[in-house]
Amino acid sequence: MAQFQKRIPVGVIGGFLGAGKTTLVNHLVASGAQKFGIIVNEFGETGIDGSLIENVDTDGIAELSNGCLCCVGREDLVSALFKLISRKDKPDYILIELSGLADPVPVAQTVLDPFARTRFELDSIIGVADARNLEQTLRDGPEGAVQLAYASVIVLNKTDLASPEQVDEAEALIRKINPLAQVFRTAQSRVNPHDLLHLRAFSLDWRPQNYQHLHTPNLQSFTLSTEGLLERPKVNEFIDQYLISRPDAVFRAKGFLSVKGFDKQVLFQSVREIFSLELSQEPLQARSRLVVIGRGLNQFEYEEAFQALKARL
Ligand SMILES: Nc1nc2c(ncn2[C@@H]2O[C@H](COP(=O)(O)OP(=O)(O)OP(=O)(O)O)[C@@H](O)[C@H]2O)c(=O)[nH]1
Repeated sequence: MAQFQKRIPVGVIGGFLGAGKTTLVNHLVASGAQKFGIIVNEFGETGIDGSLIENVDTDGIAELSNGCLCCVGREDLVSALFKLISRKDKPDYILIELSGLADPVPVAQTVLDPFARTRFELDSIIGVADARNLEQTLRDGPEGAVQLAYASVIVLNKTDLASPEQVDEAEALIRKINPLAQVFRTAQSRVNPHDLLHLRAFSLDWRPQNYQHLHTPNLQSFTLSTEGLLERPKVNEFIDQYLISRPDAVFRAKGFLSVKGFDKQVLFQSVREIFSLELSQEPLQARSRLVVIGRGLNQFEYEEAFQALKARL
């Protein structure tokens, strides 16, 4: 009798820029709940997101950059899925972490297409929402809503950065968009893996209801890059003046900076006005690179200001 191969479950993680998707992936991997294969989709071209995934060897991560998976590269997605399961050390669950602007629906449909579904099973769409910024995100563009509307389960994250009222309001907004999904409130995306995995939330003939694929026009993403060491006080000023003081224009920035006085690159991350800096494992000699995502930005001005951070020799 013909023996069908076991299908590998796939969870698609969506959610707006900076909501906590990578933090969730790292949390799930650290939990050891499964042997995960990871596909990371980046809006920009930089390859920063792959380096933010911890504890998975590079063979177990596929990076698909340069645009949202919902719009480009669906063939790439199918190839990446097959590549991950062709490894000797096969994953038993695959997580697709979408870019913060991607629409999960076309990606979920790709996993359900006749070719992919011979080996993969769409397990769930996981939505990650930022309790502090959800209201603003929903006002800014259509991406935030579609990322939650079709989710099987929602992680309402960053509760530590929001007041209890803000968290309640965020949950009420989610309920309006998606009354059925179970919502888990978290800080640092710390949710019990059993609540997210093996939900088997989709049938093969799933069709989204009232679905429209939309993107905010004029969103920008560019990468600032330079060789050499950067002067710390100038970096501080740049963060202040060009990144965190423009929360309605700069939605997200992240990258690795070679700052004079440190022995490794510094990982910088910002989501609107909140930012963090930490020492990374990247060598100080590597190029500094920072991806900036927002709207109404003068890229040339940013490039000049970034070059001016360099320490004088
Ligand atoms: N205070 C706080 N910070 C958080 C929490 N979750 C994530 N962060 C931080 O928020 C920033 C963005 O988190 P990520 O997990 O990278 O968000 P993301 O959704 O993957 O971001 P994009 O892929 O750029 O859309 C990082 O600096 C995280 O350390 C949280 O619950 N509380």
